[in-house]
Amino acid sequence: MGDTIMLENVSLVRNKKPIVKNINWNVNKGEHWAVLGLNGSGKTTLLNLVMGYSWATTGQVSVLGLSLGKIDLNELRKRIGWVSSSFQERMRPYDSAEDIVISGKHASIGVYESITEKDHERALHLMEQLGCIHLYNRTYQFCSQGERQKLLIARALMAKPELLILDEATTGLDFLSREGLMKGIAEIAKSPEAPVMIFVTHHIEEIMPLFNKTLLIRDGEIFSSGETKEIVSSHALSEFFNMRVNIEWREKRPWIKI
Ligand SMILES: Nc1ncnc2c1ncn2[C@@H]1O[C@H](COP(=O)(O)OP(=O)(O)OP(=O)(O)O)[C@@H](O)[C@H]1O
Repeated sequence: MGDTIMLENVSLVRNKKPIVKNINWNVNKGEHWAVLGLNGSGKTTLLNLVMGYSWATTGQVSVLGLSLGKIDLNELRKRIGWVSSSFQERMRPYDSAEDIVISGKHASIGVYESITEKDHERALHLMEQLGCIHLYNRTYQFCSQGERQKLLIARALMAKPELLILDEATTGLDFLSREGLMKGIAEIAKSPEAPVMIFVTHHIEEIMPLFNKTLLIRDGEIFSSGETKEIVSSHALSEFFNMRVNIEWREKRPWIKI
């Protein structure tokens, strides 16, 4: 039984077509998951089920010990941080980087509530961990995509979530920005108050050592899930992609060759 996420025989049907089928997935404290699948495989649908934005047609969903369908979703969502590259446009261009981060405390756009010295300290600490402290006086509109992504992650962490969902967080980043972002995420994972992380990606090489668990999803079904080292192998991924691929582990990260 997963104490952070528990999906039990979950299916979601739209227009008589199953979008995800028979999903059984347990996520526990102390784990960080990479979720890997091709376009249209059901990754976003899976996250929407976890956040309560979509309802399972059949099966049971529990998140952070709460059974969805019986609880106030707003209360649950306060305990979850969600970052998607599509959030970048939701922020106000004239806000400072620091205000963008601080606004995460109340999940607001802009800072309205009174902010304490502790909040400032926390925002700066998070920016430091994510390697973007140098931005603190900069206006959001003058931050690059990679920098904005770091700010949004710091923003999501401001409210001390127990679960952090990073949905294709590296989309649109060049390889250096992407590496910088991944380094920041690894830094966050080291902290004693790190939330459980779910990292959704299309890219094998983004499965950093911190992601000790991996879930492969294909055509709405879990193809396999478990210890990353076992799930991410040449043999398993060749079967997963229906194509012969070779996985090479370098610096504890998998690299794919076709
Ligand atoms: N509300 C809906 N009604 C009908 N079909 C849907 C609905 N939501 C998603 N789908 C379909 O379900 C499949 C899975 O979609 P989903 O967005 O979960 O995939 P994904 O793995 O996140 O894809 P991507 O990597 O491209 O973002 C797709 O074929 C999509 O078109």
